[in-house]
Amino acid sequence: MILEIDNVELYFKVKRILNGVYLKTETGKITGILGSNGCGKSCLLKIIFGSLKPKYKFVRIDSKPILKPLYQTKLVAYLPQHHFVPNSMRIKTAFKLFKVSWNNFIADFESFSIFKNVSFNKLSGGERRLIETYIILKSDKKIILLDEPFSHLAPLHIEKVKALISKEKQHKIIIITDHMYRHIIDTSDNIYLIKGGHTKLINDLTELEDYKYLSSGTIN
Ligand SMILES: Nc1ncnc2c1ncn2[C@@H]1O[C@H](COP(=O)(O)OP(=O)(O)OP(=O)(O)O)[C@@H](O)[C@H]1O
Repeated sequence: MILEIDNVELYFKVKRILNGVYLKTETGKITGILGSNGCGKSCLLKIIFGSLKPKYKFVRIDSKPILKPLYQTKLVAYLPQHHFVPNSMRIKTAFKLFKVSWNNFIADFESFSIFKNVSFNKLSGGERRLIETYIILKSDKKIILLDEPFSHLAPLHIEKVKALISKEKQHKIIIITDHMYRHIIDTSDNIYLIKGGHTKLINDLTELEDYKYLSSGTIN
């Protein structure tokens, strides 16, 4: 499956956030989106998901235009930047709802076995983020959108999530954004930088310095 998005124009009142966006990705690839605070990374993910309606956008799957919001096609799962599972929901209910195996989860994250019957508001921010990221990543959707999956996670959990992302990509399209740029660089097959409302495909990592996303000398 090939997913393309272009001709995106997003305004909030008269403030132009995105224009001249082009992004292309396919099954088996992880696409990283980088950019400074407020450049439009989260908005772009919401536009792809379909929950934010810009002035213009053009989404194609395998060259066919998709006119309805992508979330209505059942092809996509989206991890927003903020908690999305209701506080009162029990962990086991969320796994059931997303049709994700609790036993497989515990095999990877043994220390979480105590949480099966606990509700989400009893978890720490990092524990909650890990579970939310896991159920989105392992859901049976072909397109996975991850907004800041590494924030609040401990280093060992970040490494496990990176390994899971790399495993899941074999049969999924994964688009990911995070300020932990080294993890994005490690994990991604393609990287786009959003700058001045445009996406720029990064061919050489030193371009991240040239475009002033990173200070010079960071890459080498
Ligand atoms: N609902 C809204 N109303 C008005 N402006 C908004 C709204 N949502 C986002 N914006 C503005 O759009 C711009 C892009 O926001 P977005 O959340 O996509 O940034 P981001 O690149 O994800 O930033 P960060 O890395 O800080 O999370 C910001 O300037 C933000 O203030």
